[in-house]
Amino acid sequence: MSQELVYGLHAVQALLKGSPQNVQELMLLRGRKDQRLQKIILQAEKNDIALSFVDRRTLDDKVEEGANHQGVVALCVGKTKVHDEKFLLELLEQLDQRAEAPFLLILDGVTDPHNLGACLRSAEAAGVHAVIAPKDKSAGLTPTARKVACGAAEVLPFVTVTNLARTLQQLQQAGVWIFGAAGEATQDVYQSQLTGPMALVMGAEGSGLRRLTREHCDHLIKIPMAGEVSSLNVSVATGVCLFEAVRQRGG
Ligand SMILES: C[S@@+](CC[C@H](N)C(=O)[O-])C[C@H]1O[C@@H](n2cnc3c(N)ncnc32)[C@H](O)[C@@H]1O
Repeated sequence: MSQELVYGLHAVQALLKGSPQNVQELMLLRGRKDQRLQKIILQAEKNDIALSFVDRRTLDDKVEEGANHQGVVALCVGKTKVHDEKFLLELLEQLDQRAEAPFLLILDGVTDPHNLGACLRSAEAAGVHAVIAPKDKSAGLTPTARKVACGAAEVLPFVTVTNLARTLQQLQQAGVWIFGAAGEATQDVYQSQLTGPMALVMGAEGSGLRRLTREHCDHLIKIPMAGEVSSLNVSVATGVCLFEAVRQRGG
């Protein structure tokens, strides 16, 4: 089984809370006195996880260049929370049984792990049930994405699908309305009804929504822009749209 890294205080804390059994070892910065780090140590000791106290260089070497590990790196196995189409259909069934309207986020080819992480963080905070992305040409749950997600990647289901257009159709058949976010849309997000079963689709950093994805949307919505800049960063736009939906859905 391949080993994965999770680093950063929030991400590691969430990992120890959600799936401590998957953590093989925790590497901590020697001599660092930080309350949050102490909490992590206690949590790890409670779960009999091996701890090693190392110098900064050893931790820096474990993560991508320039990444801020905040003095903690977890080595894990078998913790990948990446789900498939079958999981999504089961999730829809469960929500139906609980009479809960699906609230989904779809990222149509977001490739920057920082953006994926930021979208996951906002989605989790907004109460989204799952985040969906195409398997190919999209950022995956890399250590960077997990770190930026601040723990959201450890708790929010992340579903990858081979054919996004087919998934959109399946969602529509299940009664989910598809709202694509696009700067050139005529419908304003604040005038849209986002209270029912819905999936918000966000486009890629450079190219926006793909043609086929766009064609499968029931509505295209825009965030009105007052200035000269033509678009928002995808994670910012995700936050704006999701929290408008949260507002309408009564929090
Ligand atoms: C950086 S933008 C992509 C810009 C790209 N040039 C385009 O043509 O869409 C990435 C994504 O964020 C969302 N987005 C950014 N600004 C938006 C706005 N003002 N209204 C709605 N969605 C927006 C869209 O989903 C867009 O595809």
